[in-house]
Amino acid sequence: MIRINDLSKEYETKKGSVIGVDRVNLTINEGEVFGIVGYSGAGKSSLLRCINLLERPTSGKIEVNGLDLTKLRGEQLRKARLKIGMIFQHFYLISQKTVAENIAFALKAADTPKEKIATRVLELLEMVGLTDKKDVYPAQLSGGQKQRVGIARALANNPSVLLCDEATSALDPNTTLSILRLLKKINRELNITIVLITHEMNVVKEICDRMAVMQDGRVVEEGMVYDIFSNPQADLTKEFISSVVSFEVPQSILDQVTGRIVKVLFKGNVAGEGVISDMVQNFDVRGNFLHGSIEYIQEVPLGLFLMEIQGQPENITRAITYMEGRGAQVEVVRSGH
Ligand SMILES: Nc1ncnc2c1ncn2[C@@H]1O[C@H](COP(=O)(O)OP(=O)(O)OP(=O)(O)O)[C@@H](O)[C@H]1O
Repeated sequence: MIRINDLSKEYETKKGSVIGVDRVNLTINEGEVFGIVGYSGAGKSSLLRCINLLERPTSGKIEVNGLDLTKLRGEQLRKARLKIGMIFQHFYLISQKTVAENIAFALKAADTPKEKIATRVLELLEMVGLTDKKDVYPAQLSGGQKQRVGIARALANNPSVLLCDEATSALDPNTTLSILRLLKKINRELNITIVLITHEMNVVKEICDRMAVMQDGRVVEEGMVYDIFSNPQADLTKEFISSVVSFEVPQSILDQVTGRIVKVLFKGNVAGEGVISDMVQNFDVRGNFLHGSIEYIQEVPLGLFLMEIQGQPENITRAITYMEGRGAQVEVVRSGH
């Protein structure tokens, strides 16, 4: 478990002090995948780097598995850090060393007995699917393969936590997906807690259990990914969500619509289209879809529909009540004219 208590990080610059992280409190549970999102400059990297003390916080506390890292120095801190792996957007592999040597480097740094290094390197290569690239140099690898080496190196010393700093931002969408699946597999099979920072909501949607949204060094919203996607509170969160789930309908279309416009949300396994067609049949109203999508957030469906309902006002009201009774969340966007 990671406990971040009232953590602040200020940078001293020639122009005065700059706040990177501003009094953040977060608890990240053991075995979960936690995403931190925010625009550039929001403080994500600063916060992530404070978790393994790559940056020393100006104030506050970081506890990893019950150990207050801010109290540690020297050898004790070095040892504690070995249990926190990290991967980076630009991989940071040593170009003069082969794939196997890059991974062995992390094992040597942890004083692993020489005779154990070769076996462990092979184990790690197998885990990340790169057994055949053992003796190749980083320059001969694709971006996705380089990140796999980065992951193997980060896992070398059996960490309990893996920090991912924009780990897929330099990769194309297919490679991103394969790396995210690998991270999820590692999380499940090795029970490693993963904290990742990203500006892409698709990354969060794909693998995170919980998330936090940062702005100006602060956490503005935090919760289960599914809850946040289905009911974002902060304006910034709504903006981020709209990159995945959007209700933008051209004004020209809205101008032609005269009925009541409603946003209908179905969570989980409620079959949205079925409820809507039952409603149309039962209440003498007509439904006209303006927008609709079903997103899968960690395999749980979230159905979102924007629709116009036409009919007698009392029938429309009864129809909406009916949909709510069947588990939908309905919001009237425009009452109609
Ligand atoms: N070493 C540093 N010296 C001075 N200011 C810094 C330093 N590192 C970060 N900052 C400042 O701290 C604030 C937060 O930056 P940070 O890099 O943590 O944000 P971020 O959300 O990770 O953004 P990005 O995605 O662009 O890295 C910014 O105002 C930034 O300019």
